[in-house]
Amino acid sequence: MSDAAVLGFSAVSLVIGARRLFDRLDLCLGRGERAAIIGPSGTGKSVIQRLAIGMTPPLTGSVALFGEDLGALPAAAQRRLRGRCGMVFQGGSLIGSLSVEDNLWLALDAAPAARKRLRRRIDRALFDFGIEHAAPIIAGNLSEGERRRVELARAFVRDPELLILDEPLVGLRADADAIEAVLARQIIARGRALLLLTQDRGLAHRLCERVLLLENGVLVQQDGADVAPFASA
Ligand SMILES: Nc1ncnc2c1ncn2[C@@H]1O[C@H](COP(=O)(O)OP(=O)(O)OP(=O)(O)O)[C@@H](O)[C@H]1O
Repeated sequence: MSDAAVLGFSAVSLVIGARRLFDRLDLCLGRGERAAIIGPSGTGKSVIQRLAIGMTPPLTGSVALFGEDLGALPAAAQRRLRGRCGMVFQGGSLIGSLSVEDNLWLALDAAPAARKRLRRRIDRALFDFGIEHAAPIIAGNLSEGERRRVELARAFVRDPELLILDEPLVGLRADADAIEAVLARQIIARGRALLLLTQDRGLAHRLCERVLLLENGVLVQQDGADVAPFASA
């Protein structure tokens, strides 16, 4: 992996149950680069997100985040590197019993003395995704679309260098175009790196410079003009 890479998979293999999900997978994402991994349901896109942040270790091969081999790091150091990433998980990961604001405070992991200074970041992130009114709402009571906006706001609240977004627009329906525009502003215009995991080829081509198809456990570079739906989807 080059020194400037924010994320690198090197010959990553993984077996889940009886199935070999990946076989010697290589992936390198440089600082400020945007790549999408597309593929039909069940091909392993969400598992790639978990590998990228050390939540699932590879069977063989290695994953480096910000140049550091995750497999060689203790849990606390892995957490510190994860803190430099903004993430949206497909199934959602807000704590339903906490308010929206408290969910964002958790993501900031701020010392009490820093709270006054960081308060603006929370307001700003919620504002960017058009959800500023939701700060006091208990996350478990949000609508599906509101929850997705809050998850996106949380992904950006730490000013991340790398975004790893799994189906970020699912659940947004009519608001998807507006939120996509916010993502473009927050990621492309700000020069942040992005790993996008999605079945949505159109979104992948609009947001990313590189689109890779995950097929039979390997990544295949896609032609930029190809926006046809998956034959098997
Ligand atoms: N913890 C697990 N235990 C058993 N099987 C798992 C586990 N995690 C993932 N899988 C399996 O690995 C495969 C890939 O799952 P994954 O969620 O990564 O697919 P995906 O490409 O993200 O699909 P989708 O587009 O539908 O979200 C699936 O067959 C899934 O059932």
